[in-house]
Amino acid sequence: MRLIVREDPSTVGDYIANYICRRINDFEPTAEKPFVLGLPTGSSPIPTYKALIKLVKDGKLTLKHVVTFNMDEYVGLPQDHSESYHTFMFREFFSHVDIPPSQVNILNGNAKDLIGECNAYEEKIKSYGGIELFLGGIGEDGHIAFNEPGSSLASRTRIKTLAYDTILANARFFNNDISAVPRMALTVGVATVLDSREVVVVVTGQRKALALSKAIEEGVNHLWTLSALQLHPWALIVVDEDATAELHVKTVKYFKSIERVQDEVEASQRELKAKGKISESQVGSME
Ligand SMILES: O=P(O)(O)OC[C@H]1O[C@](O)(CO)[C@@H](O)[C@@H]1O
Repeated sequence: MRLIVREDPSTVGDYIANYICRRINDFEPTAEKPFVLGLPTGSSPIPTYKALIKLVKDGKLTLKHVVTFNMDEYVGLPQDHSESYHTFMFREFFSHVDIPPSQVNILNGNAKDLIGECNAYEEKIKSYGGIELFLGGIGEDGHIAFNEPGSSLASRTRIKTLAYDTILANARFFNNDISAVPRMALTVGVATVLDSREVVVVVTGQRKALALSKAIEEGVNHLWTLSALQLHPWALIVVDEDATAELHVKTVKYFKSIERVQDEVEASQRELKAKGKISESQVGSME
């Protein structure tokens, strides 16, 4: 696992957007071989979406051959409700980039057969050969997607009852009216996320600091489902300074030193590549 620390949410967003941009461009997606990207909602990924939109507008990135799968959706909230994750994703991202809407996948929380909807979602992900990169967000209780405390770390896409903490946290999107927050959601499972070839998680703000420390400084634990990332071979968590508030100083120093060393290695790899001694795929191929 790598932990990258940036100053604030905006520089975190820039870092992740550039990272995703590089991954997609290196992948060279085509209609036959699209790049499959998992995406979250919430306020944390908004700076990343803004930076990705700019990269597309500046001609540095195209999403024409990208297929997306969102992490979750509320159950029973009309799709055109201002706080549905369908509305959020088109408002904050999809409407501003060149992805064909037919390549966007979001769980239908109003499906007649919710279990069938979840199973079909897993099958669709499989039909694309799995997810290349899953970008995730977390809740204050350390949940990834809507995998609330106590979720099985082997879970797949399913119906989930939201924890009271999450209902309280999300009430801010429903005029602080707790009774308006849906009680259930459809969500990809922890195992669905872990199956992706790469996972990138955005964690910003002091209110996520405890969850971050539980997830990376303690053992794998179903009460802090983000901690399952410790089992993933290619995981990256990008955080701002505020989110590090509960980490040990030596943890932060350690990960910062890893980044420094990696930068040095990458710089020398780029030099070797410029001299034709190694290929592009060998540049930056380090955990
Ligand atoms: O980034 P925010 O606004 O704290 O929201 C995070 C929330 O969004 C989600 O990503 C919802 O999918 C959850 O993981 C979490 O509840």
